[in-house]
This record gives sequence, C-alpha cells and structure tokens, in this order.
Amino acid sequence: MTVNTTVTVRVPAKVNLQLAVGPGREDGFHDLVNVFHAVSLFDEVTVKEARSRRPSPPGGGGSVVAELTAGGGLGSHLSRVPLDASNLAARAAVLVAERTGKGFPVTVHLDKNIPVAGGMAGGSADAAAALVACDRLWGAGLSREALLDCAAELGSDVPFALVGSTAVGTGRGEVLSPMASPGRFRWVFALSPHGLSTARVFREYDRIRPDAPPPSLDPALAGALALGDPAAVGAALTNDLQEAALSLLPELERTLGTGRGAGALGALVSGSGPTCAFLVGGGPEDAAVVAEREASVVAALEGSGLCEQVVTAHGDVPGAVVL
Ligand SMILES: C[C@@](CO)(OP(=O)(O)O)[C@H](O)COP(=O)(O)OP(=O)(O)OC[C@H]1O[C@@H](n2ccc(N)nc2=O)[C@H](O)[C@@H]1O
Ligand SMILES: Nc1ncnc2c1ncn2[C@@H]1O[C@H](COP(=O)(O)OP(=O)(O)O)[C@@H](O)[C@H]1O
Repeated sequence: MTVNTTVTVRVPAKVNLQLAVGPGREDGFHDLVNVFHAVSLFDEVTVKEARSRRPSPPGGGGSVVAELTAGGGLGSHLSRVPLDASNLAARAAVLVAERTGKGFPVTVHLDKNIPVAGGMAGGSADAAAALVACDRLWGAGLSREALLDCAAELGSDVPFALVGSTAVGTGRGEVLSPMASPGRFRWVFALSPHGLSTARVFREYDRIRPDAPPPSLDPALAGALALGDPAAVGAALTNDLQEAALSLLPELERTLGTGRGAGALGALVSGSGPTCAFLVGGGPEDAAVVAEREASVVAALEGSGLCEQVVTAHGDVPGAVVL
C-alpha cells in the first residue's frame, strides 16, 4: 500500500438562498433556517508531512501544525487570513489529532479563491477540507458522522462545506437535510473591498429586529428549487441578515441595485455579507440567453467602481473532495 505524504482537498463556497434568523438564544447563537447552496468558487487545502517533525512554536497551531501558508487570486482579501493557531484549518487539524490520538506535524497550505470575511464561508470551507485531508493523511479513519460532528464543533457553516450541493440547515445551521434541485444555476458575485464580522452582523440584526419570529422554510423557494425554475428561485431569494449588513455597509444597496438593473433574476447579500450574489439564469433556459444576461450583469458591476472583484460561478456543486 502506498502511503500518501501529501493530500489536497478541494472545497466550495456557499451562498444562502434563504437565511431566516430567529431570536437570539441563550448560548449566543440564533436558530436559523438556512438554505445553503454550494457554488463553484473553490479553495484548495494541502496538508503535507512536515520535513522536520519539530513541534510548532507556542500559538503556532498545536503540535500537529508546523507551518501555515496561504496564496490565491484574492487581492487584498488574503491579508485577512490569520496564519496562526486561530486559523480554522489549523484548528481542524488539531481537532482530528485530539479526537483520534493520531497525527504528526504537517504543513498546511491554503490556495484561496473564496472571499475572506465575505459571507461565503471560506474559513468554514478550509476547516472542512482540513478535516478530510488530515483524516486521510494520518489514516485516522473517522466515519462520516464523526467528521460531521467535528465540523459542527468548529463552526455552524462547517458541516455544509463537507456535504455541499443544496441543503437546509436548522439549529444554528449545523443540522442538515438535503434539498434536491434539478436545476443548475449561474451566479455572479460582487466582492467587496471590505470584510464584515459575522458576529457583528448578528448583533446588528438583534438591534434592528429585537422581536424576530421563529424561522421557517419559505415554501415558494422550496417549490422553485424543486422545479429548477431560475426566475422563481430569483424572486424567492431572501436573507434576514441583509438589512443588518446594509446598515453596516450602506453602499451595498447600490451594488445590489446595479446587478438588478442589469437584468439579474435575483440579488441578495450572501450570508452576513458583504459579498453580493446575483442569480443570472440556468435550469431549462437557453444557454445563450443566460450568457448574455451574465455578461450584462458582470459589465455593469465592473463598471460601477463599487466592487473589488467580480466573479462568476455555477451551483450546485459537491462538498469537500480529495483530489
Ligand atoms: C451567517 C452565516 C450563514 O450561513 O454565514 P457567513 O455569513 O458567516 O458565511 C452562518 O450562520 C455563520 O456561520 P459561521 O461563520 O460558521 O459562524 P460561527 O463560527 O458558528 O459563529 C460565529 C458567530 O456568529 C453568530 N452566529 C452564528 C451562527 C448562528 N446560527 N447564530 C449566530 O448568532 C454568533 O455570534 C457566533 O459567535
Ligand atoms: N482559513 C481561513 N480563511 C479565511 N478566514 C479565516 C480562516 N480561518 C480563520 N479565519 C478568520 O475568520 C474570519 C471569517 O472568515 P470567512 O469564513 O472567510 O468569512 P465568513 O464567515 O463571512 O464566510 C476571517 O476574518 C478570519 O479572521
């Protein structure tokens, strides 16, 4: 049997097709109905046996992570990625070692394309990828259930990054049920030069909506997804955190308006933002019509001067996979 000394895992970003947020809970979280949709913006996480198996310095990621590096095409976003023990990929490696009693020092490299602090779960994606990569590299043999359990411990969005496709998350978002959708959708994402802290956006939500009702799945969205109807999905996109994100970064309203004005079928802030997501077509629509609409939305956003970067992607796609 060959022993792998390097494992690379590819993992997608997510956009939230519905994000319904209930009142704050005693544990500091909020109950959600969170319709996750995985899209083809990928980070790649590579774990490699560290050359010298010397323990990492204090605060360097625990004894299993010797060094953490990051690269990718994200411009200013990369400077927001912590390269110490607080990085979610490092925390994932440490958790696998703790849970299984296996593990040796590794280097972790993050090839990042998912916006950082952008509401697309990039850090969560890297955590999910590192769980899978370390499990494979160390032959730890974690079951699917054990991996999902580790994922939920690391963050509310991490289990979905393992699973991918389209799924509804309840609880704080970590309890997943798959949602079948026959349609493949095309998306445009407007990346902001700014980041938004998820916790800060939830706090702003509490301030604006102190009497939030319990969250529930929107039947219009569920029906539109079941049919794979892009116009109906576009019309049903909702995000309870959007008002809070706009309150913290008012210029996002103009970004949303620019994409809508250029013909997007639906527009919303992704998760806690500030990335704005535009559904531009898919399903049974003519590919040429979709391509034209997509080009119009991309051109309008690029010309607006409001975005750091404009990227296109499709969904849904599978969760973390070993390459
Ligand atoms: C808002 C969402 C929507 O998918 O995504 P992002 O916009 O961050 O990508 C998620 O709920 C984010 O999940 P994740 O980023 O994993 O958050 P966590 O690490 O679990 O929590 C960070 C903080 O967000 C708040 N939080 C998170 C989840 C939740 N259900 N209720 C909360 O109130 C809490 O203040 C918590 O301390
Ligand atoms: N691997 C990682 N990639 C990106 N950010 C990370 C990572 N690990 C920890 N972080 C921290 O988590 C914060 C939230 O990052 P991210 O998951 O990209 O955003 P969001 O929660 O909005 O989807 C960042 O500002 C950064 O400080």
